[in-house]
Amino acid sequence: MTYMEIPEGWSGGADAITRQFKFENFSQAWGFMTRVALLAEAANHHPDWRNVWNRVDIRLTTHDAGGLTQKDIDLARAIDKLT
Ligand SMILES: C[C@H](O)[C@H](O)[C@H]1CNC2=NC(N)=NC(=O)C2=N1
Repeated sequence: MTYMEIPEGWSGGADAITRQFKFENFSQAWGFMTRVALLAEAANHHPDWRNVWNRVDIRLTTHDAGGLTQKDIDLARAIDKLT
């Protein structure tokens, strides 16, 4: 496993990285999820995620590789640019 720098604000390690996002309300959270979904489709790399009202918990891992890859790091950075 080559060393991959975990982006600021994300937690985790070789298996996956996670981050919690909080918004004003559900509508804001849902708008964020819509934009993440478009990024994910464009990258063909999709999050494991959960939404409860104004909170979105995102876990990134590469299922095909059984762990963390650069695709996860790249998607995390792209997601952070949305906030
Ligand atoms: C065939 C395979 O499902 C696709 O190549 C993509 C879809 N989105 C994906 N998303 C994630 N997180 N990991 C994958 O391995 C993955 N594979």
